[in-house]
Amino acid sequence: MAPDLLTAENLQSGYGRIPILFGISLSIAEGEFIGILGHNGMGKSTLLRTLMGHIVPTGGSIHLAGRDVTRASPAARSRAGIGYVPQGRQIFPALSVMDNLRVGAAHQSPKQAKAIIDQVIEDLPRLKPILSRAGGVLSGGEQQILALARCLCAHPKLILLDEPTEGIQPSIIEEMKDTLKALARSRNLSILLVEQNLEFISDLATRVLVIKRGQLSGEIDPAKLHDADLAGEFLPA
Ligand SMILES: Nc1ncnc2c1ncn2[C@@H]1O[C@H](COP(=O)(O)OP(=O)(O)OP(=O)(O)O)[C@@H](O)[C@H]1O
Repeated sequence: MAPDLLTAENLQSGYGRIPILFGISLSIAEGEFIGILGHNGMGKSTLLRTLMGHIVPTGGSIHLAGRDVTRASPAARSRAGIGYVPQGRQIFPALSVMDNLRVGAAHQSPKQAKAIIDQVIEDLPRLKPILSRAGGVLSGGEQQILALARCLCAHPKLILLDEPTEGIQPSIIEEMKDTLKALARSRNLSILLVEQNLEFISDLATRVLVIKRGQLSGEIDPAKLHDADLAGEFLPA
């Protein structure tokens, strides 16, 4: 069994005085692909934002490869190996695809950055013909691939992926599934995927955790998500 890469213990966080996460404990092993399911507003994005450091936890702890990063800034977590692809992608619309990638690789030396970007473009060949195009004119699917690529440019060990299929056409969803599988294998990435597309999560994740009102309420066999009755429980209301 691979060692744990990230461990969260009794994690609590929220917005201002409003608590949203009420004590989440989970661990992700090296190379493990975990899915998080839950209805709208249950705290899935808040969990990812807290793990990335965009929200400071009010309680609990986060360790990455044994190192306490509970209070570390997002930039420090990125350097330590956590990558984040937020919901809605948030690429830089006025920058070219290439410049978006350069921003992702900003904390590498110029030589390292070039090598990393070249490798990312090789792994995500759809980007090759559009490198000089502005991020803002890309299709939703292309933007999602760019957001993933930009995250890879920081050379993460763990990727936090928030609803990557939202608003994306089916052919690109299939492509993204294959790309994520291949990347996870070739780079031994750990991935924490928040998703409402049950087929997507079922095909990728080896473990699926359910979040309910800011707490993990159980675990579900990914294969069972193809079962319409069981799956119906987790579809958006
Ligand atoms: N910036 C914010 N300020 C205040 N409350 C927020 C903020 N962002 C989210 N919330 C609230 O926190 C709760 C959890 O939201 P979160 O986005 O984590 O849910 P989610 O499970 O990811 O849902 P969705 O699938 O709709 O994205 C919701 O009640 C939401 O209204």
